[in-house]
Order: sequence, then structure tokens, then C-alpha cells
Amino acid sequence: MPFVSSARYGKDNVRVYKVHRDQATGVQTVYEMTVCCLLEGDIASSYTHADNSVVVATDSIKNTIYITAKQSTVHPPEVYAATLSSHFIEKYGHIHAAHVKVVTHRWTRMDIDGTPHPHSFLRDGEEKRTVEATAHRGEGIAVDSGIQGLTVLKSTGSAFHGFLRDEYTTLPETWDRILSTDVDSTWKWARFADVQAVEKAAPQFDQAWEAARKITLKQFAEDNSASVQATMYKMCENILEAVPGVNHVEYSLPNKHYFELDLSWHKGIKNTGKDAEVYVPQSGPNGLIKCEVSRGEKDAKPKL
Ligand SMILES: O=c1[nH]c(=O)c2[nH]c(=O)[nH]c2[nH]1
Repeated sequence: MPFVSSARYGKDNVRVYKVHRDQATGVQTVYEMTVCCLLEGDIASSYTHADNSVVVATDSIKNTIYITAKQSTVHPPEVYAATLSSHFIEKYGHIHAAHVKVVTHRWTRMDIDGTPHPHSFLRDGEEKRTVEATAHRGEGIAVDSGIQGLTVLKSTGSAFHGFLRDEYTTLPETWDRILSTDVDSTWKWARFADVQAVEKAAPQFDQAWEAARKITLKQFAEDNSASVQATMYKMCENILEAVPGVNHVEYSLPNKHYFELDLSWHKGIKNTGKDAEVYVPQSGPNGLIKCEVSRGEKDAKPKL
């Protein structure tokens, strides 16, 4: 007999906007998020026997996302995600785990004539702040925070040579190339016992996000990069050092290639090697380099 070996369901792409109005100053602060919330538990009968009695309707899940946004803080997003995920396992005995992903979109306060505007904002880039919180009955709350879609480029200060050469290799070695990527970084917090523990850690979440973003940009800019691998490892190391509550840091970095263009066919124009100025950005294929770096000794962690 086949059986349901794994199942989760819920609502995805729930768009939420919340405004905070400071009555004393008149300054408003806005948050815009896209939320995904998926439940796991004793729900197999809904698949195998059309038993809807175990189904918390995805519409109710959506309603809960909005009610929690109204009744709790949505900032830092780690606290909102943890509050939402633990709600489902506390409210429904047959739901054993709730996976909540919150993607926060940028609304950066406008600066008008050198003064921060009290209620006007701009979308300065498609970079997102991400949080995934999973409340698992009896196992506390796992929180992973991250950055997605932070697009960066350096026009020099990146090399790639000494790589394995064999009968499949055509790539020339380079000591000076363009390096560009869309940063996808995740830092994983030591597990929290409950929502109160997450709330207690609240100030650390913004600090960690700021540190991770700053480290990412600084390493990217300042590292004399031997490869994407070597540069991303340094970023992970620095984040582990800066954020004591984090035990694992992951990066996933596309290597977005910019190809040199030989224009010598037109009146002998020199545009390669040291004369290269005009390049062709590639939309694909791209390299994709991933790693996770963990606190502690190598042999203590079998996961690679
Ligand atoms: O930084 C790099 N890492 C690679 O693994 C790789 N492979 C490749 O073709 N170019 C690069 N660049």
C-alpha cells in the first residue's frame, strides 16, 4: 500500500502591509511583506480519505497571517514569523510543525532636502530581507534569517587561475576579471525554546542583519578575490565571528559572467586583455557556488 510519506500545505504569496504611526512625532514607518505559511501534522487522511476535518483551510491560515500582523509586532520579522508559526502548533493539537517564510520588501525613508521625510518611502532595489521560522512541537523554534537579491559587481580585484585543467577545459586563466553576483545569504540561529525566547533576542536580529549586510559588501569590495568560493568563505567566517547567536552561515552565489568582446574585425579596434572596456553581460549560463560554514570543528559536523 502506498502511504503519504511527507505532506505540508498552507497559503503562499500572502501580501501584508503594516504601518506604524508614532503619535508623539507624527513619523510613520511602513513594512511590506510576502508571507508563506505551511502546516505539517496528522493530515494524511485529508489526502488519502478526503477527510477535510483535519484541514485548517488555507483561507483561515491567510486570515491568521493578517490577524497576527495586527495583534503582534511585524518587526523584527523574526519575531513575527516565530509568533505566527508557534500559533498554529499551540492552537491545533494535530498540527506538529508550522513553516513560516517572511520576505520583507524595501521601503526606505525618503530624504528630502537633507531631512528624513515622515511618511514617504522609496524602493531602493529588489534586495529582500528573509526569515524562515519553523515551530516544531517539542523541539522549539528554528529561525533562519537572510538576505536575497542583493546585486553587486566589482570591475576589478577578482582573479581565477590555477583551476584543474584537462581535456574538458577551454577557460583561460585570468588575473583580472569582472565579478558580479546576486547575494543570497542565510544565517541560522541556535534553536529558540519558545516565542518568549525569540522576543528576548529581538534586538539581535536587526544587528545581525546589519552586520551580515555590511560584511558581505565589505568583503566583496575589499577582498582580492581568488574565486567566488574563497571570497564567500571569508564572508561566512566574519559573520560567525560577528554574531554569537548564529551557528551556521550559508551563501548561494551565482557567478554572473561578463564576456570580453573582440572588436579587432572593425578597423583593428583593441578591446581585449588590458584594452578591454566594452563587455557582453551574460544572462546565462551562470556559475552557481554554494556553501555552508558552521561554528566548531570539522569532524563535529557530518552534513557537507
Ligand atoms: O570563482 C569561480 N569559481 C569557479 O568554480 C569557477 N568556474 C569557472 O568557470 N569560473 C569560476 N569562477
